[in-house]
Amino acid sequence: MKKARIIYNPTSGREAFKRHLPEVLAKFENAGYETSCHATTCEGDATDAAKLAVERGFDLVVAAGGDGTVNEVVNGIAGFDKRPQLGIIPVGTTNDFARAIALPLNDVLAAADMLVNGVAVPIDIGRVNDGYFINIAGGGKLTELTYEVPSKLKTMLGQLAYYLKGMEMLPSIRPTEVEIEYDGKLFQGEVMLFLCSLTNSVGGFEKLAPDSKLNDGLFDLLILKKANLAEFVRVASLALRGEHMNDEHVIYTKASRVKVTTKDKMQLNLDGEYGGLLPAEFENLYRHLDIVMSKEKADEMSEEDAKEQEENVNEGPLEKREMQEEDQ
Ligand SMILES: Nc1ncnc2c1ncn2[C@@H]1O[C@H](COP(=O)(O)OP(=O)(O)OP(=O)(O)O)[C@@H](O)[C@H]1O
Repeated sequence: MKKARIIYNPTSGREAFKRHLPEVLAKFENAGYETSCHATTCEGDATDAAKLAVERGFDLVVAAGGDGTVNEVVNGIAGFDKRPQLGIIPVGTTNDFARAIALPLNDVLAAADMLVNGVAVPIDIGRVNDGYFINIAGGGKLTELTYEVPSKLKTMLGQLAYYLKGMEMLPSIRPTEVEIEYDGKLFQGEVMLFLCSLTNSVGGFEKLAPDSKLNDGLFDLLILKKANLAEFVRVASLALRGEHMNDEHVIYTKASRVKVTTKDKMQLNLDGEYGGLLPAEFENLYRHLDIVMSKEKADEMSEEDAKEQEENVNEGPLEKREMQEEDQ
């Protein structure tokens, strides 16, 4: 019999998961899983619980929570050679990664149904220093807002809590001098922020890294160069519409390895949580984790793959992009 371990954060989002736990367990049992669960008690607990689940031979580990909980569970699983499948029940505030794979948001029972009827698809994750991320890694003052918003405020206000904090931080955002090496190229200069994205869903924006693919072995690297407040607000409003890529303040490209160093202190953000200080080296781990998603989403991804392979019979996506850049 297959075994599933549900690791849930009782404090995530609007704290709705617990109420549905008996029905979720019943759905997994009915689908043929011997199922047990673990409620996290503090930061880092989901990582320990996920490691234990791998050691005990669970076939499926389900992270029920927000992006922070998903990140912790990924960190528990990713280092093993034989990894269980990962399922997600998104009940956080932003649920960036869940959006990227089109999971039902804040609907616990719909997400559980999807998991028991879904298929596992291998996707890329990122490794940085001694940790992992599944959605985004970044640095720059503005990226700090994702973990500066207190959990209670998120429970009360949801996504609005981030917008309020963002507006409060805006005037204090300063550029930082960095060196960013990416696949043999070098950027040196002052930046407002940089992002290494694995999906097109970043901080609730769906058009920030629109070319991002879940399984191409490449990060979408976005660098926002030094800008004053007015320029910054202008680029942010372009980004809402996905029209920021050609702005003079923006570098948007693909890379499988990115190394960032800085003389000043710069914090690292991994999937919305504090991830230590720079320097950091990001490596894309090609199709490293099997994630359960709906059959429709899995089919959509294989159709995209087939289309891309057809388009790139002679050249990889990266070379093609470089040629397009040279043409411009
Ligand atoms: N019992 C607990 N009490 C307090 N904090 C916890 C507990 N269990 C886990 N945590 C911490 O809460 C952090 C945030 O949780 P999570 O990301 O699941 O929800 P969220 O912050 O509401 O959603 P989002 O990340 O989508 O904004 C986790 O990274 C984890 O370290």
